[in-house]
Parts: sequence; structure tokens; C-alpha cells
Amino acid sequence: MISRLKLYNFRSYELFETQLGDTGTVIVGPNGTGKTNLLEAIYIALRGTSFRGSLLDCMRHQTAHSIIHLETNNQPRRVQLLRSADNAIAKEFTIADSTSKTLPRKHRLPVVLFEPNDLRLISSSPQRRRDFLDGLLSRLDATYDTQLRIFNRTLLQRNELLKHHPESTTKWQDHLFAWDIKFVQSANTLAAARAHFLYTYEKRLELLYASLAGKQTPFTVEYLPSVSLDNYEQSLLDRLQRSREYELATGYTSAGPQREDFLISLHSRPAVKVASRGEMRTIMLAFKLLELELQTERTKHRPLILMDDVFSELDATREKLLQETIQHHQFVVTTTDARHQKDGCLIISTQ
Ligand SMILES: Nc1ncnc2c1ncn2[C@@H]1O[C@H](COP(=O)(O)OP(=O)(O)OP(=O)(O)O)[C@@H](O)[C@H]1O
Repeated sequence: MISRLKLYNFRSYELFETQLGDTGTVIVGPNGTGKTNLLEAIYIALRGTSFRGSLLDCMRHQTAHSIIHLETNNQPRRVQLLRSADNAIAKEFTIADSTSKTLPRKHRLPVVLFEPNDLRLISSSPQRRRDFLDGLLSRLDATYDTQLRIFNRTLLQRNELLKHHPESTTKWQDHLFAWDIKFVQSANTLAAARAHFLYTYEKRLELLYASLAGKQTPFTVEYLPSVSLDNYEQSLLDRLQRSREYELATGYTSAGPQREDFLISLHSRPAVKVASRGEMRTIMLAFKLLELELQTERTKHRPLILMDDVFSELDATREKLLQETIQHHQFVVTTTDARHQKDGCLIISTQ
């Protein structure tokens, strides 16, 4: 449970201090008054990273020292950000007299964030959908988080090699082949984990969708790999070798998890083509509720819910269902519309 937030030079806030409600807090104010900034500060203190940019961006303009102080379960935690002359950042996370440069995994508390961009994900780019799925899997599974980092590093190294190729010497070709092998192995781990996750939770997503939509709707979700998932490693290796000329010309790896996507269908038709905007939002809400359920099961704690102005995106029925779900968690909600205030909540105005 979080109980108090203090900020120093964080985004639009020079000095700010507030209590947080035991059950819930509603942050009300017009656009651009710093509501999301407060959610972001809480998120950073609990998870160690921001959900919308680098920690350097979070430091108040023209300042060199920022602090987030959050009381959680009667234990204070402090995040200090220091900007050096060359605009580099040093971070310090302090919990119970122990300080570290990153937030230790054991101190990352479960948080589920609902934000309007996620609700619009179905109609957005494959890159954003991949990031969404990777974010979801990384929050649920520390091993996936590590595998994703390894994959991203491998991809970067391989692309560097493609960009800086000498006149295809044998030494360079051997070097690239070694990276091809590393790449397909790492790619296989990621693609298999993503496909497995979607396959495992397809039925649960269908149920969550039905409860939000108020009616049974045939719902499927399918991972779209660059090559067949059976024999993925070898097929990807063959594909890369066939695309060598294209890759050398562009300097980019032509296939693999960094190009893959997933497809959600309603009534056996791609949601991106047939679903209404409301239905697309309902699909994404089903994903967020799944995350909430899985985080609760895996951590044995009820996650804190942060909601950034999502009620304005929903109709009255879905808003009510979502309100009922969040009743069982501590939550912090932002809204521009004072009508979304709820009984028993602490109200913070940013006006
Ligand atoms: N590093 C920073 N230093 C100073 N001010 C900043 C910094 N980053 C963002 N801001 C300011 O914070 C304000 C935006 O805050 P925020 O996104 O929290 O608003 P909001 O109330 O959530 O708005 P909306 O309702 O439109 O989503 C803007 O005025 C922006 O200029």
C-alpha cells in the first residue's frame, strides 16, 4: 500500500507533497496540469523505470537534482536523479538504508497501468503491439525480461556488423555467421515465449472480453511469426541467408521477433478490420485485466492500479465494470472530469 508522495524537481513539480487514499485516489484537473506526472512518479518509485520516456526527461527543466519520495507499506523509498554537466544521468534508489543504481527486483512492487495509448493499440503499428506484448511478458516473468535484453543486444550487434561490412572477407563472413547463430537461438526463445503466452491465455482473454462486452463473442489471438514456429531456428537461419543481399544493402536484420506481430480476431475476422473503436478498446481492456489477474496470482499481492484518464475512453457499461474491478485494489486514477470522482476516495486537484 502506498500512503504518501513527495516530489522535488520532478517534471512540472518543483516541490509537491500529498497523501494517497487507502483505497483509492482520484487526481482531477484540466489537461496539462501534471496529473500523469504524478502517476509516473509513483510508477518509477515502484518499478524503477518510467512508462513514457527516459528518467532524464523526468527531471524538471534546467535542474540537476530531482527526488521522488514514496511511502510504501510504512517503508519509505527514495529515487534520486542527478544530471551531470554532459547531460548524463545518475540514479539512486534507496530503500531501508540500502542504496543501488537500479531498483532491485525484490523491491519492484506489482503495478498495473491502464493508459489511453494501450487502449488504442489494435489499430496502431506492429512495433507498438510488439512493445506492448514484450512489456506485459517482462512484467510477468523476469526470465523473459532477461531474454528480451539479450535478444535486443544481439540484434543491435548483428545490425552493426551488417552496416560495417568490409568487402565480404572470410573473417567477416565467419563473424557474421557466429552472430547469425546467436541471433536465431535468442529469437527462437522470444518467439516461442510470445506464442506460448497467447496460446495459453486465449480462452481466458475470450472470457474477459465476454464479461466486458456483456455477450459471448468468438475471440481468437494468434502469434504471427516470420517463419514457421516448428523448426523456427533453422528456418530463420535459412531465411536470413537468403536475404543476405537485402540485409547488406539496408544494414538491418530482415526477419525475426523484431518484425513479428499478433492478430486478434472477433467472429474469425481480424479485429483491426472489423471491430468498432469501442470493441478494440474492450479487447485491450481484456489484456489489462488478464495482466491484473496474472500479477495477483504470481506475486500473491494485489497490484496497485494506476489509470491515466481511461474512463473518458469508455462507455457507461464498461466504465462501471472497470470501476467494480478496481474496487478490490488500491488505485490512483486521473481524470479531467470531476464526475468520475468516487465515494470514499481521496481527491487531489491539480488545478
Ligand atoms: N521535465 C519537465 N520539466 C518541466 N515541466 C515538464 C517536464 N515534463 C513535462 N512537463 C510539463 O508537464 C505538463 C504535462 O503534465 P501531464 O502530462 O502530467 O499533464 P496531464 O494533466 O496528465 O495532461 P492531460 O490531461 O492532457 O493528459 C506539461 O505542461 C509539460 O510541459
